[in-house]
Amino acid sequence: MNPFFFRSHAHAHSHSHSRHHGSKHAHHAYPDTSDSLQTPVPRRPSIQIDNPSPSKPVPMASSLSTSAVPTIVSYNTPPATPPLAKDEEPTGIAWCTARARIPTPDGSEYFLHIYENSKDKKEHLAFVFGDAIRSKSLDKVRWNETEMDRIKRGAYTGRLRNTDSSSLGTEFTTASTETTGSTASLIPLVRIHSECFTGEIGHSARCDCGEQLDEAIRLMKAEGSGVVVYLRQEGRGIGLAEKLRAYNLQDLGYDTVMANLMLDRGADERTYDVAQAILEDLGLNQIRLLTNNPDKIEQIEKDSQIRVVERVPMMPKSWEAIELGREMEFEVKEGAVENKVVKGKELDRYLKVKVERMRHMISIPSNMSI
Ligand SMILES: Nc1nc2c(ncn2[C@@H]2O[C@H](COP(=O)(O)OP(=O)(O)OP(=O)(O)O)[C@@H](O)[C@H]2O)c(=O)[nH]1
Repeated sequence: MNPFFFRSHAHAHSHSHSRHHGSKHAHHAYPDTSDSLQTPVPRRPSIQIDNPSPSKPVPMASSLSTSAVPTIVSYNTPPATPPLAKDEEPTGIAWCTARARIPTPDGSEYFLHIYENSKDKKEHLAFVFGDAIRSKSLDKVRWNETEMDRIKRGAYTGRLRNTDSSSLGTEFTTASTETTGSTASLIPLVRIHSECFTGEIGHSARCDCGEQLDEAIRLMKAEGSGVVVYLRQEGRGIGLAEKLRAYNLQDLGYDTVMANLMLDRGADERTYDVAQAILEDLGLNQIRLLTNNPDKIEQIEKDSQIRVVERVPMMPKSWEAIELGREMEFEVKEGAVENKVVKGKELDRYLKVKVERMRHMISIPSNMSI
């Protein structure tokens, strides 16, 4: 355990501004004096970074005796690439603008990353499990930035801890490193998941989107590594309003493909260039992709270094149960947020159309009647 205290301090630069990517530029001017602190004053007197890497030496609070609140001499996220020059624009299709730790009820945690991109106005996301996977664009040192700027956007290693002055110099419990387990050398599991408000939030039994998201997260927690790229492509890219219109057509008997076409939309309007850029930014050139959709594999590999070395199928839980003759035992927890599973005739019809008309690579249970 390495408690790592610091007080925000001036770099060699004569002034400071924080830089935001994309079309938004926010410049915060701080006093132009090398003696004054150039970062906003934190509400608490100190911030601790628990560094999970024992190989990385960090100063102990007790060894920093020159002032009551020690000043760090170097930041503990070494830049992988040269700093951005003044007014340099981010390059590439997608870049990460913020990252933060999200603890989950079972005690595990992941880092949520937000991406901006040059293709659309949406904020796409990446759920990153394990400490080994880092965003290059987030970690890149920016022009004249301060350590507090880096802390605020999440460009640190280890864990942040709020401390009060009475605890300075004492030992802290090291943040959990359970999720950085022995499987770190495995080719990471990746799920490229398209937003589905109805299936993930709305308890819908028309699709298995919520079940798939939960299952992907469960597998990544178990492996201690992995990434869910969460794309804001509601309704296979047609948006929620159009998807609801499609549902009305489905209630008249049209299937999920036909309903889209009747709205003058494509059966699937998604592209995966932003997902490609996010995976590249996270340094993932070889992945094990959780999907049944061949289109995702083809598009993610197209014109890119990324290789899907393994497809990990996502068998709907209810179909798995039917296949095993355990349908009667299959329990759907009412209103369960975690481990939600879906079943029913509407789901069966939806999945069957994906197999028959959208090339999805799952077997329809031989003993199933639709
Ligand atoms: N238009 C339309 N979209 C739907 C319908 N049901 C679900 N969706 C959307 O379909 C998308 C499902 O995305 P994913 O689960 O990532 O992908 P997939 O194509 O099913 O492929 P997998 O990786 O095998 O799950 C989400 O954007 C949902 O909002 C529907 O009936 N009509």
